Amino acid sequence: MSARACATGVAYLAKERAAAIEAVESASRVCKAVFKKLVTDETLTKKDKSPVTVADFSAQAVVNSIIEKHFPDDAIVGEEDAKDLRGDEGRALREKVVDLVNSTTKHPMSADEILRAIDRGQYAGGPTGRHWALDPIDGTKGFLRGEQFAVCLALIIDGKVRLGVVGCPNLPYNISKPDEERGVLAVAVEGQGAFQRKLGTDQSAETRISVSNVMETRDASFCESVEAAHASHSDNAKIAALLGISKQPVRMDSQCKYVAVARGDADIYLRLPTSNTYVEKIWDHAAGNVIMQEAGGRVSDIEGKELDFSIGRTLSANKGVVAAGAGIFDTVIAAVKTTLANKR
Ligand SMILES: Nc1ncnc2c1ncn2[C@@H]1O[C@H](COP(=O)(O)OS(=O)(=O)O)[C@@H](OP(=O)(O)O)[C@H]1O
Ligand SMILES: [Mg+2]
Ligand SMILES: [Mg+2]
Ligand SMILES: [Mg+2]
Repeated sequence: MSARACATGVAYLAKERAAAIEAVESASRVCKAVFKKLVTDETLTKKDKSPVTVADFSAQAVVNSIIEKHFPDDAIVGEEDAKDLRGDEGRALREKVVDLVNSTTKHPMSADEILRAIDRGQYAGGPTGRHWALDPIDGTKGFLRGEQFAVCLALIIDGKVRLGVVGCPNLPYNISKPDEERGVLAVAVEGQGAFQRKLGTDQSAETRISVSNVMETRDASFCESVEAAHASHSDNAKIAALLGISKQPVRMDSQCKYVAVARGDADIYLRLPTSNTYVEKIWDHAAGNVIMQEAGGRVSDIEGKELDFSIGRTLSANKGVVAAGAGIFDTVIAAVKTTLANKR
């Protein structure tokens, strides 16, 4: 039992953990249904983003309504808002979202209920109390390509991430068997370790995950964003060279990268900023952060500072992200600092 178990013997955040998994499972089903129905060769060649827009809104509605059902007083910081679904202009999109949500849930929701559920995600965040952080689809571009994306939900209490769940519908359960079953759910509660199970299974199927025990960075592999606009591939390459890394980077969209490093598929996650102006959002990192830490890893910004989830909707006190196993983390941060100092 965890050190933070309460007097009744129920593990710390057990009810929240179960609710978050229910929400991420449901939203993952919504995303898969959208992909099947709406992503076609034509939408791909036209670079039509409308399928992922429908999936984003539908997944946020589903997650927020499940959180509200279990914890009616909890606030939510969600990436999306329902502005584009309102009025005559929003009618076509609204109808698609209502159809989608109701085709995948047992309890049909009206259009108004769906819009209200989406807009429960407008909370400003901050240092006290409890709020959830939701990215209904992280890695929207990966979703459209049929590659990696993730449904990411975290619970922040008094400014720190205490619980994280990441659903990865397209991630192989076993990375050494990429042609076998796909669909992973990763979960961690502060103090209780990190676990994975196949999406669609229950807690009895969970196995503990941990970061690799690589001790020499020259033996390591790193992962980074697919989109060069989201992380500087050239800075990442310089850091890798300094660390003696010869393996090609594993490029992958979304917080699946945190899951990959947390279970030892890769050893380092590098997200070097591409501009001085972009501010990372809490929903892009909260769930992955606690999963990495509970898997025995460390996460910081490019200066080695912990990510500060207590400020609001953004990580405005941090620049970039670096994550790695505890055994090599300090060496990686030193290489990041040297590389950035050489640029000045
Ligand atoms: N300029 C810039 N710098 C850093 N990050 C940015 C930037 N622009 C967008 N974003 C956010 O990146 C989220 C996608 O995550 P990844 O970068 O891991 O995925 S990807 O490989 O690039 O697709 C993506 O999340 P989603 O919108 O949920 O897909 C964005 O919030
Ligand atoms: Mg995102
Ligand atoms: Mg998103
Ligand atoms: Mg987005």
